[in-house]
Amino acid sequence: MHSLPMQPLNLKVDSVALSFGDRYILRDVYLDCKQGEIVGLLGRNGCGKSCLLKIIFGTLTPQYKYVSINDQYIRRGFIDTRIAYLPQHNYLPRGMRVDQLARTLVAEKHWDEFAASPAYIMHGQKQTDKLSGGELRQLEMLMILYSNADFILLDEPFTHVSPVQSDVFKQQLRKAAKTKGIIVTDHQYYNIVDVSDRIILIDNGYTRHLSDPEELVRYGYLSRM
Ligand SMILES: Nc1ncnc2c1ncn2[C@@H]1O[C@H](COP(=O)(O)OP(=O)(O)OP(=O)(O)O)[C@@H](O)[C@H]1O
Repeated sequence: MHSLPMQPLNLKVDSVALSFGDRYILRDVYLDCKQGEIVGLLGRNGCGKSCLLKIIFGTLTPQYKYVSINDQYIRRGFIDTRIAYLPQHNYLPRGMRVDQLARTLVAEKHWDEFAASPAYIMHGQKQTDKLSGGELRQLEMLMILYSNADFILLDEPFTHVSPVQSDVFKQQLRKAAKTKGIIVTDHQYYNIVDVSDRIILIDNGYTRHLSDPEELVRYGYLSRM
């Protein structure tokens, strides 16, 4: 991948408020992510992690949000493919060949690197419904990482993935973060703590910007480290 520009782009997400009916999910959420860093997002089941990623991407409209890149307001992140998003559940259509899908998702400038990845070499000629959950997840994540977007949102990329494969994932994430900003969430908190430069916890609708992973215990996300 290419090198980071002199002035890294900065994605800012501010004042997010989301409720469904009279139930508040997110009350006052603030986070930012610069090109070149990985921000880990943690929180209990149902605290609003997936909703927040969809709001940043632009497919979920909350009561209020302010999303910008270098202080330029972004109404919907998916427009102009500035932001790419790996949803929690598999997104590649069934019954199509991996290489055909990859040609539409992977940026031309990243193609050679993507095509050299062991997962693509092994499975590129196969149909998506002939792959295991973990094989599919890895290819889905690589296609998002090697897209044109400057910012990447990943919702549970480690699900279905074995420990050794997760280590490969983390190397791929770090490599992609040389040119992109990445926000990643997963319940495998140890992988998130390991791969991230910073951790943000969603707690009762608010974002807690942690200075030390030990604070996950203080906020009751973990019973112990
Ligand atoms: N369209 C919707 N209508 C009503 N409630 C919703 C809707 N979408 C999500 N919710 C609720 O909002 C809350 C936050 O959902 P979200 O999927 O963001 O949680 P999460 O933190 O990603 O959870 P998990 O870790 O279990 O995946 C949940 O309680 C969910 O039931």
